[in-house]
Amino acid sequence: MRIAVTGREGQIAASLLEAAQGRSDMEVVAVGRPQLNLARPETVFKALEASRPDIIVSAAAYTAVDKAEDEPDLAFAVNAEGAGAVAAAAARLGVPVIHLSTDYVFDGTKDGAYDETDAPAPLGVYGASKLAGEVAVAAANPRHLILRTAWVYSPFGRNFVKTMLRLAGDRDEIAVVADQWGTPTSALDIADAILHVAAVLHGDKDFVSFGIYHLAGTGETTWSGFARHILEISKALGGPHAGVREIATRDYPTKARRPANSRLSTAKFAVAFGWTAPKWRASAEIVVAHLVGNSRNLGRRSRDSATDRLSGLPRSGSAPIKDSLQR
Ligand SMILES: NC(=O)C1=CN([C@@H]2O[C@H](COP(=O)(O)OP(=O)(O)OC[C@H]3O[C@@H](n4cnc5c(N)ncnc54)[C@H](OP(=O)(O)O)[C@@H]3O)[C@@H](O)[C@H]2O)C=CC1
Ligand SMILES: Cc1cn([C@H]2C[C@H](O)[C@@H](COP(=O)(O)OP(=O)(O)O[C@H]3O[C@@H](C)C(=O)[C@@H](O)[C@H]3O)O2)c(=O)[nH]c1=O
Repeated sequence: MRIAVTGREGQIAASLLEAAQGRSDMEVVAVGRPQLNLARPETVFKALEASRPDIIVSAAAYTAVDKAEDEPDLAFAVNAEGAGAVAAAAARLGVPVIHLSTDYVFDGTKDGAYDETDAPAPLGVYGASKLAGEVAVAAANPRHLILRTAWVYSPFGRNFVKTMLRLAGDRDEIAVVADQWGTPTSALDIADAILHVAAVLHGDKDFVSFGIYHLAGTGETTWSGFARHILEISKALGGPHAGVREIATRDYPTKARRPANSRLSTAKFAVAFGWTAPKWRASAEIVVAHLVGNSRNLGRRSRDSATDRLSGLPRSGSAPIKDSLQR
């Protein structure tokens, strides 16, 4: 089976490429700029057709949450029209599309984890553009899975884990908001889940359970709880360390508002596909262990191949740190 994923250097695309390494039953082809530019929908079909996919994973997106407030037209062009063009291309090629969306479609006012029946009400441009993308994808291709995920981190691209490790190299204490709750999710786990789902779709031509699903790490925390865990693991491994000072959202002003609660219930996904993510703490250990071993690369995008960057890295399944380092 051949899977085409949009976005070449993105966290999920890079993690999918890595996850498919060594699998004889799956080939992942990453399709990125300049051939595929979501801001120019006319590029999309040709770029995807060339990879002759059995399934398309729509992972490329405009993900700069604060910057989106200043560039709403571009954010909507990429995340709504661009996403719709990817789903339409999949429909034209006769294949299903697996589209990634976000917890930021919710406003955070729910008392509890969000499930797929909860009404979205985004607080910012990024969330609104991703919600518009969900609508465009569903309209363009009935054979769609929209996977809403959250707080994604990995050895690749830019993410909160890398930011915390970089800041810990410069200061003794990092102030981090303690009143926003969510579910950190490793892109390595998302890649495993996507390959699992792709196999289900490919093996069952009569699959009918298309629609929206929540897919996130198991458990919950705040951004400050996440930061503390990252830095404790790093310290235990001899990497950068700093204290974490809990602050309120009002003490960390940002251009875009973020939900105070964007915890995602993953029960629907677990029942439909028989797959549950590892606990977020265990998955974070794997990624931090890898990054601390490569701390010279923190904060910039490495151009190495995904395989090189992950060689020796234990896969999801939550090996304890000591075991991780011994492998
Ligand atoms: N990161 C997170 O915390 C979360 C992400 N998501 C969703 O998951 C998906 C993947 O996220 P993630 O892997 O973290 O994203 P990244 O920010 O790591 O990567 C985004 C990718 O999109 C590409 N891209 C951006 N604009 C365009 C464009 N106009 N045309 C073509 N490609 C473009 C980028 O390409 P280039 O390298 O050329 O810039 C990059 O490869 C996205 O849909 C995102 O909304 C959902 C929840 C949380
Ligand atoms: C860097 C930093 C952030 N924060 C706060 C700001 C914010 O409320 C929270 C997270 O900050 P970031 O800007 O790194 O993360 P953010 O860009 O909000 O992350 C989001 O990205 C998009 C793509 C998604 O889809 C979401 O699921 C989510 O992962 O932590 C601190 O309190 N202290 C700090 O030093």
